[in-house]
Amino acid sequence: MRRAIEWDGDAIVIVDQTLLPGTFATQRITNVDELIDAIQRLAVRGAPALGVAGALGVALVAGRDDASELAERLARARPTAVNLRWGVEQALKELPNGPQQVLARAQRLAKADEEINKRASFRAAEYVKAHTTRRKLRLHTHCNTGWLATAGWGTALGVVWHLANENAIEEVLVDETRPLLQGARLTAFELAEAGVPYCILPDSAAATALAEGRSDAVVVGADRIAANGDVANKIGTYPLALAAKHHGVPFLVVAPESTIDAKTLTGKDIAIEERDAAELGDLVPDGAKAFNPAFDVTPADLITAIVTEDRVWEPATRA
Ligand SMILES: CSC[C@H]1O[C@H](OP(=O)(O)O)[C@H](O)[C@@H]1O
Repeated sequence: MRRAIEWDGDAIVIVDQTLLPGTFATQRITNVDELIDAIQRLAVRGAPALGVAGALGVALVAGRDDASELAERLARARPTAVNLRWGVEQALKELPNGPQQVLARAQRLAKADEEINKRASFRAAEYVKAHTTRRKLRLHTHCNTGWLATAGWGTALGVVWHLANENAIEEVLVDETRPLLQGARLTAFELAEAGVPYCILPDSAAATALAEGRSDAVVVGADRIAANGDVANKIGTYPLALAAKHHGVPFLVVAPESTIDAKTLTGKDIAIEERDAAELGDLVPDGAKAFNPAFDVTPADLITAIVTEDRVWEPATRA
């Protein structure tokens, strides 16, 4: 199985990402409580993959009288990524037409996601080439935005796949992405499998890498993009954008159009998920107070381009 999430007969099957890179294992999910648990444990994660999880989760319960209530609980499982609620709502539209139509809608959404990611990342790869000078590039990534975070291919990491296919990648700089290490565990896993050269760095070394000219461009994903171009993404994205701006390095956000939330006017309106102190590591004293937001907001004026399957949006220069 090479998809983070898919439907199999009467269940959702996910790759349990909490076990990677050491163990590659799948989990069959047959009810909403199991799905919510998997989402909140980040066994299944990544904005586009959460959209598919939301839609397939509705398919699990479509025949029940309490389907709408269960769908609402699912939509609330993680608040920041707009895609989760969007996926639930897309599937709910088919509820009056019966469970088979709900499932068909969810599967169309999953299939479309991979194609959307390929188009968006191709557009972003072309943009990177047009705004850098070296023939073989060093791309800087944060968190995980590959096939593990989507229903296929990937968003920001999809840029790496396109450029690697053109032999245009020298190296990928992989921020470890504390505290859950989606970079060191998942992005490194994907790059190693694909045979793409990479270098892992602590998030705290990212600004120095940019200062030393080690990165030709930064490419990241998004969990919610506000109407003004402010972007919520994995914690650590904002300081990376500040350093990229200071050192004149292009900073690209690659995401499907469904991640743009016109109803959220600015980044200040985006709910940021707070997570437990326990995630900060075993050395943290019991009962320690912690500030552990799962996401931060990068203001639009720090973003060179937001690239989707349909367009290039340069929020720092034009609406
Ligand atoms: C392809 S966008 C993935 C996006 O989701 C990640 O968050 P999480 O690992 O908590 O689901 C991160 O923000 C990525 O940029």
